[in-house]
Amino acid sequence: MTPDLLEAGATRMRTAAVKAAQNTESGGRSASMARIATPGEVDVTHGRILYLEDVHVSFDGFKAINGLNLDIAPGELRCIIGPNGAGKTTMMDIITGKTRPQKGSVFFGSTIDLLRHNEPQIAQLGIGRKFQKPTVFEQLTVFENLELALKTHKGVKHSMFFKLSSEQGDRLAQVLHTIHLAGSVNRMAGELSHGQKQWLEIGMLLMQDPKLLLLDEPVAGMTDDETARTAELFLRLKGKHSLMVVEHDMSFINTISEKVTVLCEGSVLAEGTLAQVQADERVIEVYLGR
Ligand SMILES: Nc1ncnc2c1ncn2[C@@H]1O[C@H](COP(=O)(O)OP(=O)(O)OP(=O)(O)O)[C@@H](O)[C@H]1O
Repeated sequence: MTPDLLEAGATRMRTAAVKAAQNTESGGRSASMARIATPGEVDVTHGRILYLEDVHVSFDGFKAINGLNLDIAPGELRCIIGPNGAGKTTMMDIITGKTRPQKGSVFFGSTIDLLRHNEPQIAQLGIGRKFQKPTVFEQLTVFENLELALKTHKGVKHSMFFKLSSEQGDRLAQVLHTIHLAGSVNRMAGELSHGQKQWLEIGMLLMQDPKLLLLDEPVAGMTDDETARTAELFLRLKGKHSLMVVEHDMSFINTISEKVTVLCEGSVLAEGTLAQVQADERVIEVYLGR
């Protein structure tokens, strides 16, 4: 193939990736990272960015979430642990509007009732979700992936002629530095390691400046070095953003956590520091002792 044809092919792939990102409807992984607009202020005067009260979800009579109460403070980094089937994913599905509870309250700040919003609206309100598997656009560069995260909510025509403002350019540079990819800005995402792809996807969320980030098993499959750098990243993000991290890797949790919530059978079994919950007899019995 001639260089001209190669270039034409690459351009077509990039255009297709832009369109794919724009066409992704609610429920898709890319949708959850792509739909955060500039949100209005979230009222955190009561000291909570997220508040779940007496939430119930049943699937064909099976109680996956059973009287769940949980709240997260602004800027907090909360770790969620629990055995398989405890309801961790279902809880994130409820917060992001993917699953509707049969009963209960779910508030973002004190005034935004999340049960009255759908998935894209919740993303636009400032809640970003990162699923376990990285879902970056492999045929695009690191830079293009981050740029795409800014423009996917605009029309196709707009995005073809999209130009970063200087403020957006500064944000992109800052995010590149935060996610340890400043030296890889022109590399194709497909060439990155698994850990770097995870950081890039987190960067795509950060481009939209979410207030609350939900992260599902972010260090699964990472090397020890990548895991350590991810811990540093999360510790840097907390305060500016609120983070909810579902993870099974206890040594990672030990590095990043202040408060840990243990879910079991759809409700909170214990809450406290990792040392406190690890010493709790009920936790040892249902989870850590297994
Ligand atoms: N759509 C569904 N239909 C029927 N049952 C479901 C559905 N989604 C989840 N469940 C069940 O609800 C329970 C909670 O599942 P969930 O995936 O939330 O647990 P989890 O804590 O995320 O588990 P894991 O650590 O294995 O990912 C499980 O028993 C699961 O089989």
